[in-house]
Amino acid sequence: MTDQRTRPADSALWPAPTAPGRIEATVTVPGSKSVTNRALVLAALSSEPGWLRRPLRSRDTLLMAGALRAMGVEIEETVSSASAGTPEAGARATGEAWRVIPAPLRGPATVDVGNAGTVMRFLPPLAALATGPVRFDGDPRSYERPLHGVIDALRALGARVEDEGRGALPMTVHGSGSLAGGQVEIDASSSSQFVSALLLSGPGFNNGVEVRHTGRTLPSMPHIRMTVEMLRAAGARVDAPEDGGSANVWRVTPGALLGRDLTIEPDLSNAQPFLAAALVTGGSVTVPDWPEHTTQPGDALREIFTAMGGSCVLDERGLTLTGSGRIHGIDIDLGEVGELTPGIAAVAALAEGESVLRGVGHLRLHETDRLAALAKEINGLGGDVTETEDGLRIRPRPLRGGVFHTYDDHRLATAGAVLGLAVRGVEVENVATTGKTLPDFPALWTDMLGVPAGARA
Ligand SMILES: O=C(O)C1=C[C@@H](OP(=O)(O)O)[C@@H](O)[C@H](O)C1
Ligand SMILES: C=C(OP(=O)(O)O)C(=O)O
Repeated sequence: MTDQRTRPADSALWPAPTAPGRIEATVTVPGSKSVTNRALVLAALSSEPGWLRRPLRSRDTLLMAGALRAMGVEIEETVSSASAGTPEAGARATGEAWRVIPAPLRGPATVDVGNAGTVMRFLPPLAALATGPVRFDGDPRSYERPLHGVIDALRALGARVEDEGRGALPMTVHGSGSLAGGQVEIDASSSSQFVSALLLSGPGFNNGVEVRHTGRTLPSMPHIRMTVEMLRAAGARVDAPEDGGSANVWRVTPGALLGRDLTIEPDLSNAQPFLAAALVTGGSVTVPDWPEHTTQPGDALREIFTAMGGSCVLDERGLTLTGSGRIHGIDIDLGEVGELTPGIAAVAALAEGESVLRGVGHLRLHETDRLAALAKEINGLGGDVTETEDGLRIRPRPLRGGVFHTYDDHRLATAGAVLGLAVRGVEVENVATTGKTLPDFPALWTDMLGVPAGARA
């Protein structure tokens, strides 16, 4: 099932602009997808209304909001008078705020997850607390993305889930208004979101939840830390391994959550293509409101892009990345920050030396098979990229123009735009797919480049 109103349908070719020279720009990046969607879930579980200020308004977050509304939660959207009615109103409205008014969760309801990992994984545990059936469906790709960790865990914790033996979408959670909860073992090596999903609804389970990860590897640890920090900020008691507990075990105590007034940080992973533009052109890009402390994996870009030849300053203006005109190859394990891989691969393809990106085998089950897609598309422009068991080996070659296919993957589209800065004639297919997390991408990109409105693609 796909809601055509939220599904980007445009598969036209977008001529990626080449950089006119060194890029000097300040780019205000919209709110974090991961923070916005966690904040929505926690606000829905709270015992009192709360506010999200500067939320991300994108396909993934609108799907989350729509799903919560379908289960009875009220979400009022307000835009401050300073930005309402201006061309900037919408995704770029700095005055936007959502008021979330929790209510007893109820079915029957239908949830369109699109291709949002956060929606397909974070909401089934919440649905187990609703009264009535909640049906989950989404884009064809969502059927292929791992969900077994959530489904099996919910059953072990006392929920009834009907999935016709698939261990995947589509499926129905038959909520009975409460869930026993307790201890559960899962293998979250294919997605950290299994752990986050169970922890986020844990305060609402009768016995809370204790999650033990039994797999060999666990990707995206910063995202699990984000879950723990946001739960605690909402008043939950959480024991996590980094506080001296057992490795790979998290415990959430049952209890009421507070309504918060939360300003959402900019999405640091979505800042990546803009910072990459500074690196690739030897210019300088500032992203305002870069948090001093954050659990977002995108914060690692400071270190990664420094190792690749840039330099970073974090001050009252935000984060400024300045390129040196040289791009170094890198050998790095990206397991903690997997969602940065497509953007790093694009920069690596333009570097002076070889790169090896490791620890990201689970990206084969992201929006698309990102390892296969990156290898195929960069090679399609004349590159030399090979897939390894858990990543990519990238040997820079002189690249030529051509179509960069994106496979409904927002981060493939932004990676194509980064390549286009340095390679004439790159055409990004379906750039509208960036709407998953950054609907304004083409406008932000051309603004950054200083391309006059009339000359835009
Ligand atoms: O919890 C989150 O908000 C996310 C966790 C990560 O998922 P995986 O652990 O499945 O890679 C990340 O890639 C995704 O973009 C967002
Ligand atoms: C993997 C990603 O998304 P999702 O939340 O759908 O897993 C991503 O944004 O890179």
